[in-house]
Amino acid sequence: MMTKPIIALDFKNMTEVTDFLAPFDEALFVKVGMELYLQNGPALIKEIRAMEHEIFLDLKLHDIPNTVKQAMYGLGGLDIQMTNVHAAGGCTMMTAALDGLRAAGSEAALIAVTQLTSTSEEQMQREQLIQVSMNDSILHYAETAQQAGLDGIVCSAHESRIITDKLGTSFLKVTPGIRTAEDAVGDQVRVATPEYARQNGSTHIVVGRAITQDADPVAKYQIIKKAWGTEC
Ligand SMILES: O=c1ccn([C@@H]2O[C@H](COP(=O)(O)O)[C@@H](O)[C@H]2O)c(=O)[nH]1
Repeated sequence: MMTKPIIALDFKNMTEVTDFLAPFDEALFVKVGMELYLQNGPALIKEIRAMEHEIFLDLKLHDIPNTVKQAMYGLGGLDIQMTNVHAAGGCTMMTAALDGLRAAGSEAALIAVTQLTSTSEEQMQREQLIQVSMNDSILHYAETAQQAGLDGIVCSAHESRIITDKLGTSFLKVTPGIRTAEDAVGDQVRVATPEYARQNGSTHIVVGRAITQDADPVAKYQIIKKAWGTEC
């Protein structure tokens, strides 16, 4: 069974969130990112969970291992189903993050951001001085994340196949940058349709503006859900 598309709630406050969620008559999987969490804090997580939606808390932690471990211990007290760190922090940092999360009693999936979907291969090589292909960079981060015991990675749908081939089907490939043919690409670079993401082995898709900025978000969600192939 395919997972539900994850809707990125990139809003400023709970009023905007409740206005957006009100027309949906089903439990959703939503993503709370920096914009929403840093302005509203843990109370917002409780409010969304009270509506029975699942939550991916996308804060992309990246710091020294002890700091990330203690921060994750704090996040582990929240009722969330998925959260993340940045793989560039390295294996020791990712292991520390996992230790902190589990020490708090959380069973949330922990995944690692590899290369942002707004980054091109040319930009990665020029700005980060990483002189390998995008696929190799992401595979390296994914292997490190798996060694650290994490559940999966964030990448684009274009890299999902090589990650599955090397690291197995159960390792999560959570893929933002999802657009239908009609949607504006905006600041994303490595974009893909929901159909392509499914065919190329993504385990989850993350969809923000294509749904939240649509004139009819519920109808657009249903279109994307069908294209992605969600059965539930
Ligand atoms: O590599 C990454 C990691 C995270 N994101 C987040 O996903 C959504 C995408 O929003 P769209 O409006 O569908 O572009 C957004 O919250 C990002 O912070 C990502 O895009 N790429």
